[in-house]
Amino acid sequence: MTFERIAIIGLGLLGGSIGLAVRDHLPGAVTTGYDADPATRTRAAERGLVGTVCDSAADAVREAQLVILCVPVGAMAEAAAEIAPALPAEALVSDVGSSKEAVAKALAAALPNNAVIPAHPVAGTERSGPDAGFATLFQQRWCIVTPPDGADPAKVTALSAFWEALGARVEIMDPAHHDLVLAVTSHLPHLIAYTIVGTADDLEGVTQSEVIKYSAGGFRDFTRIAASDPTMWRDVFLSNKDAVLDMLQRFTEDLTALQRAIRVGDGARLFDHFTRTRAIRRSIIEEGQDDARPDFGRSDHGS
Ligand SMILES: NC(=O)c1ccc[n+]([C@@H]2O[C@H](COP(=O)([O-])OP(=O)(O)OC[C@H]3O[C@@H](n4cnc5c(N)ncnc54)[C@H](O)[C@@H]3O)[C@@H](O)[C@H]2O)c1
Ligand SMILES: O=C(O)C(=O)C[C@]1(C(=O)O)C=C[C@@H](O)C=C1
Repeated sequence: MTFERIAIIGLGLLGGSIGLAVRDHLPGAVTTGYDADPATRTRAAERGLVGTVCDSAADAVREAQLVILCVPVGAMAEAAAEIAPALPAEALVSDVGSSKEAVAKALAAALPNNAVIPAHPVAGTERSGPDAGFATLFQQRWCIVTPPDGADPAKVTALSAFWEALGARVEIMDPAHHDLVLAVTSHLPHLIAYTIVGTADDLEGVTQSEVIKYSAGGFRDFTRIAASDPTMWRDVFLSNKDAVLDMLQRFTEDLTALQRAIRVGDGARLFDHFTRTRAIRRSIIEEGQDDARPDFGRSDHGS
């Protein structure tokens, strides 16, 4: 089973990148798309993110074999409800949301007559909007597919093959496990970045703008993450609340242990900890998950 007619709902970073990657890697496929924001629809048409930008979500999915919802996780239910009346019975619906359990429930409830197989390409940048997408976003990145119990294996295989065609490596995972893993690898790091940049900003009055002036290296890396889309991340934290709170609790305990090591002058503990974390960075690079994206920090990729 291959998909020849693909509809993309939400034409920002993820939707735009999928459209461009399909154009490059699946040239026979016909793509349609829709975005709730009229200015985004105009820009998506100018950039050719999909073959046809439609005036409604219903028009975009009317002939689709695969529909991918690329909207913030808090808007998934609304987007699904909009496409429901026009969706062909045999169409497979998927998404790219950063949390999976809540999204899977919302999509299954809104689309009881269609096969729904949620997925999450673990690939992105801090940029958003129709200028942010680029065709190579998924190269060598993981895409985690989270089929519900009883999902048709042929459809799981077809969706996996779709992501592999776009350059991704596919892993099948239970949605609750996905949410726990991503809470520590993606969601908590964003919360920490949002916090530290806010803390530094609060200090600006005290430090007479020196925080921004001298912000090289470590702080600068945090500001990239903390520039990520506010709507997207609000929705991620609200939808993956339990796993994020669990990981935050563990993080706080570990931070307190390091705080104590500093207070009591336990250099051995600090050195051992930093040695362990340095090895993790090396294994990420060996695994091929370093920043392999071309110039993704450049200013010409979206807002
Ligand atoms: N940004 C990342 O790094 C990243 C990575 C992987 C997955 N994701 C997930 O991908 C999804 C999209 O994120 P993005 O980064 O592309 O965001 P984005 O802001 O670039 O694009 C989202 C688009 O959805 C549109 N939209 C909102 N509600 C809609 C609706 N009801 N119908 C149609 N369009 C609607 C918005 O106008 C916007 O253009 C989110 O669920 C996010 O969690 C993001
Ligand atoms: O590289 C970045 O800027 C990202 O934030 C990408 C990132 C991540 O945390 O790894 C962000 C959210 C996603 O759901 C997947 C990928």
